[in-house]
Amino acid sequence: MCNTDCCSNPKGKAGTKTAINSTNSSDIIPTPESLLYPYEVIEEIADFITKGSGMRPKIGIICGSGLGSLADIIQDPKIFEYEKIPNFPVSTVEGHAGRLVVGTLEGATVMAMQGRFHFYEGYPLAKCSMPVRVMKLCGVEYLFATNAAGGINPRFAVGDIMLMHDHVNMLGFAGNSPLQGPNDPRFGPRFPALVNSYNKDLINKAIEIGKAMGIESNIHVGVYSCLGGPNYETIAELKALRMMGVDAVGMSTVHEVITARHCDMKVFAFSLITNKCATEYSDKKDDEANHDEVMAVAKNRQKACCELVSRLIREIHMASA
Ligand SMILES: O=P(O)(O)O[C@H]1O[C@H](CO)[C@@H](O)[C@H]1O
Ligand code: HPA
Repeated sequence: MCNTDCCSNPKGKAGTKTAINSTNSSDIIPTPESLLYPYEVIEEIADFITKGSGMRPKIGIICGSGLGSLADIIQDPKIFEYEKIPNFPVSTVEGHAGRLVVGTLEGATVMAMQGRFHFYEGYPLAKCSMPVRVMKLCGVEYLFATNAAGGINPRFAVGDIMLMHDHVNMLGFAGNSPLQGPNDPRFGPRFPALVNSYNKDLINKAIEIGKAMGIESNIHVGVYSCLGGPNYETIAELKALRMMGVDAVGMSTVHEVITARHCDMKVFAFSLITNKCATEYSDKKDDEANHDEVMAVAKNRQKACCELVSRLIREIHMASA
């Protein structure tokens, strides 16, 4: 005798067409995060930030591991510790300070997350990328997402910057999405298209800026993939990713980009290559990625990353002035 709900549910017996085709709302199992963060809650958080800062920022920045200095260059900053923002999660990863910084950069109004949320911290994807929706309701039109990543493309060197022009969503392959659960059309459509997710004009402008900075040989355009982490990848996984056309691998960003595109933001994203991933077996200890190295490389390259971001923001601001 089976005691599961499917057999005891009087509305539709398992195995019948009625049960399979049913669209009763009681058949939908909302994910806990879609219940936690309905539109009204996101709106409350956004109100808290816009009223508290007196600003409606136009550009949102997510600082990658060790790249928190992107928020330190913001002028006249109003700082919101995550733990003081109602309904906000807390950062648990080293190199992610856990505060939201609102102010101006190159004349543009910006808000930066100094600390992002990762799936491996135990947060569902919708919670990891919930701040992107907060940004949207604060008035943000452009998302700048940055990350530290391992370079799989053999042409990449440690310290290089890869401008993301596409991604492979490995968590999506496994059936996980920040958009899972009931869709609220006030954010965006049920089935958003993701081709052209990474704004081509911004990529081209960033390439030009790289030239002007004299770092064109350190700038690449490529494909990022996000794995769940927190473990780094095996050689076999890295080989598989390379065969799929992935150039750099990390544990973030993709779900933020999906959420941003769902609510029609323009997206610019880059990976700072903090380590080279081995795609052949060897006994070298050097082949093992570690977070201290990731942080050290990010610290070393923060000046170049800050300059790239500042100059690009200046261009956006000038074009809209
Ligand atoms: O993607 P960000 O947050 O930059 O951090 C990257 O660095 C950490 C691993 O060293 C992981 O969290 C990975 O995703
Ligand atoms: N793999 C996954 N995430 C990372 C890496 C890596 O090699 N480097 C920085 N973040």
